[in-house]
Amino acid sequence: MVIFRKLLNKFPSNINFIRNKSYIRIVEVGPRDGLQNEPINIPTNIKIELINRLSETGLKNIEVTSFVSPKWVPQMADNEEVFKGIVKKDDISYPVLVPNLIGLNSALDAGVKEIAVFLSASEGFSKKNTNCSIEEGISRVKPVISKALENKIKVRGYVSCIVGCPYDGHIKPSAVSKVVEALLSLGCYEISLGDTIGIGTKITIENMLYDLLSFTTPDKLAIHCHDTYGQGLVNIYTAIERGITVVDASVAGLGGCPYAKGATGNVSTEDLVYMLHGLGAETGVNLDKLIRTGRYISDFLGRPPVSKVNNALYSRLT
Ligand SMILES: CC(C)(COP(=O)([O-])OP(=O)([O-])OC[C@H]1O[C@@H](n2cnc3c(N)ncnc32)[C@H](O)[C@@H]1OP(=O)([O-])[O-])[C@@H](O)C(=O)NCCC(=O)NCCSC(=O)C[C@@](C)(O)CC(=O)[O-]
Repeated sequence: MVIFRKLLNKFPSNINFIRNKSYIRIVEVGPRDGLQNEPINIPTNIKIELINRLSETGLKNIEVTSFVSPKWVPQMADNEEVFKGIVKKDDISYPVLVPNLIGLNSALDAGVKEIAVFLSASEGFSKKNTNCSIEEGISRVKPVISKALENKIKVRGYVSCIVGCPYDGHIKPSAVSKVVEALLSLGCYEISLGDTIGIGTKITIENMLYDLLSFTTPDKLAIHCHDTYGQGLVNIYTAIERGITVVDASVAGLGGCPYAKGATGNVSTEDLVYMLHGLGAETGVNLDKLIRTGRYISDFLGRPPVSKVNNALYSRLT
């Protein structure tokens, strides 16, 4: 508690920023992070319909699929069909996840305009998720980022396991900083900080951000919280207090990572939008349309949305 107060004192809050009707940009990751772990094969037309519906909600960034090895993540094997099949709006970015040059070349052929590369702050997860060490991962994404930038493709970076890893346990802020610094220096325009197993708390997120914000600025960062321990919204709020204005979320709380056993989905986009609007922030998102979209995919999956807001408000819409 004492450490917490000390940290808060030296680390001023940015919460007035939200109250002044500021814009928080939401990156919807449901079609990729959300669906990649589903055990049943989801037909391509359902994925396309989900993305098309998300495009009508006011979201400006929708991560649609990943160009990873289908041997590793079979659910994303229809990446090209999904990307080519969706109705693209000019004012929406539709990034895809790319692990290596094979993935980048396929993404370029499909006409992708933005990619996301991904690394981990923990050795254990790096090995399980991408079959390489952190250093090897940095070397692997280096030519991917430079080739993408040469082709005028925007590159976002992810760092997984920002506070804890299912294999290595607690992760030091300095380990996160090292990978964030590497990705920024290679040319990523923004780094999404992934609490992959949702284990973070206000204090561990504060500590990690304190380290990061000693060498970078909040406009280079986004927060990506899985909600496994029910701490997602608190952790997002903490990041916003520290000036971060980009938040990842997953409609209906879909998801989990195939290489992080026990990890559940991201904070649901519906819960996030409800919190942000309640704080007076602007997101540009129509909550009713989002709730209906969350229902659409949940009905297909045959289970209720993992979203308190969706479950509370849906019956009032029908
Ligand atoms: C990185 C690799 C490829 C290394 O996997 P590897 O087995 O070491 O790679 P490889 O180069 O030996 O390739 C193996 C086979 O896959 C093929 N291959 C290789 N690459 C591709 C590609 N891009 N597209 C299509 N095929 C590909 C390649 O051609 C070869 O085929 P074969 O010769 O055996 O027939 C693999 O580990 C992989 O794909 N990992 C991705 C795992 C993944 O997608 N995890 C989930 C996303 S990360 C996440 O969810 C976290 C995040 C981002 O949301 C943030 C957070 O919450 O923390």
